[in-house]
Amino acid sequence: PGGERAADGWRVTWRGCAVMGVLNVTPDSFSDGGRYASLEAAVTRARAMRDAGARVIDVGGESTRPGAEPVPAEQELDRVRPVLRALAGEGALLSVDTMKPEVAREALAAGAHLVNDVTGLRDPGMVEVCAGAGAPACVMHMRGEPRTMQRSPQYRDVVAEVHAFLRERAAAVLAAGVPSVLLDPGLGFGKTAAHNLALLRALPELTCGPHPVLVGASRKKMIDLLAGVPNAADRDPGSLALHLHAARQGAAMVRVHAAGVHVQALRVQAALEDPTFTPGR
Ligand SMILES: Nc1nc2[nH]c(S[C@@H](C(=O)O)c3ccccc3)nc2c(=O)[nH]1
Repeated sequence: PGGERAADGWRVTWRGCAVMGVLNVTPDSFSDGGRYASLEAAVTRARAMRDAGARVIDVGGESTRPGAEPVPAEQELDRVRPVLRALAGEGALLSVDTMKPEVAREALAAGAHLVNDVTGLRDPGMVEVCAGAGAPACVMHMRGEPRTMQRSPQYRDVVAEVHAFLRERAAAVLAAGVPSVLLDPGLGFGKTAAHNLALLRALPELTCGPHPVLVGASRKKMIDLLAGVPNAADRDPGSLALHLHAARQGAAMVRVHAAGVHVQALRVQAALEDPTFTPGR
């Protein structure tokens, strides 16, 4: 953590861990469902997260929470494209959170800088789109599909299996011409809370590798299971605890709803961890 780190094409310079702000432009997203349905509200929200210090804004038009119903490509595109166009060139890096190659292609043309595909670029078409556009991709682990992934996830060794998947997918997409990748263990994507904890405790095994690691725990169900917080909108303190741990274990970026809270806490943590940091006065 800390100092300069090139991440393909765009240099993400950060002290410690960067923040990716979540912008769900979907009516059924689990913790901010429908609040940003209007374009103006979405753009206002994205600007607020950027001004709060978020490095990247992750724009998603299809909820991938457990049980979510699939959305047709055209409808997903109608949600994300106007927001990307409105935000292009406004300072924050933009990622598009989609599983569909056709949505990714149009989103990149509309101004997105990277693709966040929760399937780990499972569809070969997605690899072609990212390679063709020279766009970095986040390779995330998901077991199964959003609609059914939480039914009864089982692993022989969740850490070994998830890390092996991420290494293999990263090698494959890089070999296919994707300029670079972020790796993400995919907390909550076909994992029990115990699986999520094991993955968070084993983060150093992933962050010691050559690729930056993204972690997304924001407002997820595991926080309720760890601290008894039934309402997703109340889970930002628990999200922060998990993300500070991830940053301390070397995560390069965290995917969050409460951008300002995380930026402040991560800056303090980075200063604390950096013996060369000298406070202003
Ligand atoms: N790369 C990356 N992309 C992501 N997209 C989402 S969706 C999330 C939600 O906020 O709805 C969610 C909530 C609950 C379960 C699954 C997904 N989570 C991630 C993540 O952890 N990593």
